[in-house]
Amino acid sequence: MSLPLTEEQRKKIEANRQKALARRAEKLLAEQHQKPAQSKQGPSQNLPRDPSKSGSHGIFFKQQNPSSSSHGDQRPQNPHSFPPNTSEQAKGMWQRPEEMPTACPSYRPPNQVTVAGISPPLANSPPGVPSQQLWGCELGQGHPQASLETQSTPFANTTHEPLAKVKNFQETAASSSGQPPRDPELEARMARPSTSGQNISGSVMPRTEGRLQQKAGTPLHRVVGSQQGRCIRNGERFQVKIGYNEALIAVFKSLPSRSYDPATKTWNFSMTDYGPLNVKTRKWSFLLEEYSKLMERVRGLPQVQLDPLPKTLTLAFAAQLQKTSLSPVADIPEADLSRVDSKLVSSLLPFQRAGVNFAIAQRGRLLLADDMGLGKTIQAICIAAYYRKEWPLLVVVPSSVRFTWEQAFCRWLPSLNPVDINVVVTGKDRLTDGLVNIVSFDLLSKLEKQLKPPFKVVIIDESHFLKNIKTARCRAAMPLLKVAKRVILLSGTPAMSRPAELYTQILAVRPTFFPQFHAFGLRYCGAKRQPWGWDYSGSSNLGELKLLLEEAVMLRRLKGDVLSQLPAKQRKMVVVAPGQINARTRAALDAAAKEMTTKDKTKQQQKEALILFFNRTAEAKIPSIIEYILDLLESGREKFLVFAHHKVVLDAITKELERKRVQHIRIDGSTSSADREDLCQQFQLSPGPAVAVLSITAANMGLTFSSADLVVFGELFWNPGVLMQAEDRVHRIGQLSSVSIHYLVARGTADDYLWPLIQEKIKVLGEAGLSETNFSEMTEATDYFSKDSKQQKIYNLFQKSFEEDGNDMELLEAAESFDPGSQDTGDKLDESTLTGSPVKKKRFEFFDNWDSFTSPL
Ligand SMILES: Nc1ncnc2c1ncn2[C@@H]1O[C@H](COP(=O)(O)OP(=O)(O)OP(=O)(O)O)[C@@H](O)[C@H]1O
Repeated sequence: MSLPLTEEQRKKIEANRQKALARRAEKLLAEQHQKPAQSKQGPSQNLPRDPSKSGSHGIFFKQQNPSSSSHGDQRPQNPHSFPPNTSEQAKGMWQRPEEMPTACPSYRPPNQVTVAGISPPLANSPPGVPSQQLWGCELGQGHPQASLETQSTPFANTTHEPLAKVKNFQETAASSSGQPPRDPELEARMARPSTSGQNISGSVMPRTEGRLQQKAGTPLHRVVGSQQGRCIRNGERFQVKIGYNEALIAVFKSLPSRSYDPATKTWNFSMTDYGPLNVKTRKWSFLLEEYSKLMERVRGLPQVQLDPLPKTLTLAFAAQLQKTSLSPVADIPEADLSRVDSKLVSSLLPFQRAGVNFAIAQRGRLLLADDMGLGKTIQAICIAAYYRKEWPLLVVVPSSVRFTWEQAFCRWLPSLNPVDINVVVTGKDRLTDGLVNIVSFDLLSKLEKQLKPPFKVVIIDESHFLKNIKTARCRAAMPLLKVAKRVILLSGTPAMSRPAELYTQILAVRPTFFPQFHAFGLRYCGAKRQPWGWDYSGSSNLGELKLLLEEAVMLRRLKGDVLSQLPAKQRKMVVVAPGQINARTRAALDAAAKEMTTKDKTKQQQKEALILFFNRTAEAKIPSIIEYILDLLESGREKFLVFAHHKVVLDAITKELERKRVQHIRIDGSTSSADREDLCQQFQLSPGPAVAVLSITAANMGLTFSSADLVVFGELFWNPGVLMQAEDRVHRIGQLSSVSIHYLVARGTADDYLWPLIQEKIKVLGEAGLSETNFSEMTEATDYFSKDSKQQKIYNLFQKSFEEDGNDMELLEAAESFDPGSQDTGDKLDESTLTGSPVKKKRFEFFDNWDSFTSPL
């Protein structure tokens, strides 16, 4: 351990360091004087000043390398460097006034609230107004190429200018400088079409005028030697990105909310009098309400060009921009929901109620992007019900959840007559038959012609399905959404990899924000011009995009944000499409149902019929299960478990996942103990999307899959204890999230009886304190089918068969030996199960593993 330095030693070291810095400064200065052509701004601006002339007040300069890209070459900074004196300033170096005391890089002004992790409010802002809108302003060093950027580059209301024109402009700009722009971002910015026509070099120029100049080849916007900068929304402030300009600094300093942040720019001021300085972000930032004032003042500086914020932003934040006092932004008002069914309103969790308030404050146009399982459905139904006078309502959903939506409407809106709900099942159905019309994305594109007169209220579930503007579903939906009065988009994953995916959803909610994708791409997708065209796959100004979305488009809460309001497990019954049961399977199911209810059948015969019914149910559900899994994957569900019971179902699922090259593991009765653990670990550690395909009877115990928080039951099983154990593979120690459980239930199958049976059993166990009691509460209605006398008979048989002691075994054995004399539906999923075409006979085992059920691992 070394001894601490004495005061004298420290002083000596500091003095030596200052000398070294001074020598370095001189050297650099000399070097830069030898290369004057490299910088139009004057190379000496880049240098630390001579410390011998500094006095005790520190200013540190850290400049971009004049020949670097627009992002600049970040030279190492020295917080103990000093500002230049006045004579140096005249040479291009500049000096902080004497009120600037010694630099303190680690200083962070007290009581500053960093909003969205970006900029702090001002030192002179009154305390206690954390929600006020502030703007950040970034002051950059002059970039030699920046002075070539003679065109202002606002974004809103952009009309995409032809590339040829852009090219001409670039050529003009480049040739006038004697060197071509090398920075791709700079190139992109130069190529940006002018929108508002506002030129911050001292005049406001109509865009037509700008174009004329361009045609004439002499850009009028251009002020030789001027600096060009731009405004960027960041945090609750806006930033100004621009090179150094003394007059501009004076303007900045005249605004009470300014702060300078040297991390991204060049100067590091001493901070006693520079309270708002944020050493981390190195940005000048201002209050939103100072924006107009700043822009106005900057217009009077001929040597400064400053791109304004895009018009979209000034519109979105109009209220804050026009504010004259530093009053906090008003809270979202509580909506009057007296017109909505009280059952629904009283069921809303507090955060869901806040979501509805937000939606109504946004006049019914929003992207509700809550995490999966947070109850977007109930919120969407409530919002839509608030605008019930404007119905008929259109609900566009992935086809696998059409009937789940129908159930949800029945559950939450008792005032809605179920006959008024129209689920569109085929291309021949009418889209406008109901008061509530539920249609899949794919059918919507087929029924496009029926969309007139347009719906005024539209819900789009899993709205990221519209992310690709070129798809038929998107082309069908966009015109509809543009004219709808209320647009409620729902998605837990609005963008999965890049901001470009958000464009159509933003356009749907706010058609005026970015009518042209190019403007959006330039601003937020880091658009780069490539030899083959524009590349919009990147990202840029994400902080600003986030704020814009939060202000005017999107509401997103993560599970972690509202965990205290959520149950540990959220169960959902998903009614899968009965339309997918082919005629042959339907006939087999009906025959089995008939057997069960025929009077002259023995008990054993009835039981066999029941088993057959159960097995046929598995066969019938395969396409729906697979469709649901694929929809989940398309929706961005990264990791989840799928439980099934019959081997044929497990086979079909794994086969499809293989075909789609989705990473997955499978554990069934044939999996050895050693492999089970390995596979489990493989799934747990897998970084990307992965599906665990598991047998209900073979994998319901002893395994931990806590890296997932979603469990799908493709099939039901009569023993709720087994189901709950299976659920707990995910809901266990190590699980930090609320767990979602989806039970896929097919109408007209054994599920009609198994589902109520399971709930009945759980209720009984719950009442005896042996199980949770809220199983039924958190799932949709159990009476989703009306029991006629025949159905009641079957239900009774199910109840009896599955409740008598020892019957489990008997049922399983019977099923084990069952040979339907049918095809392996898993093998023929695409050709036969979906289309009903004839297939070859093949024996198959319905139960994946008998041994593991009788002696689970
Ligand atoms: N306030 C509530 N009261 C009772 N049940 C609720 C409530 N909110 C949500 N649920 C139930 O929680 C489950 C999940 O809700 P929902 O399917 O709407 O979530 P989601 O956000 O749409 O999820 P995903 O993104 O996975 O589709 C459903 O079974 C739903 O009925």
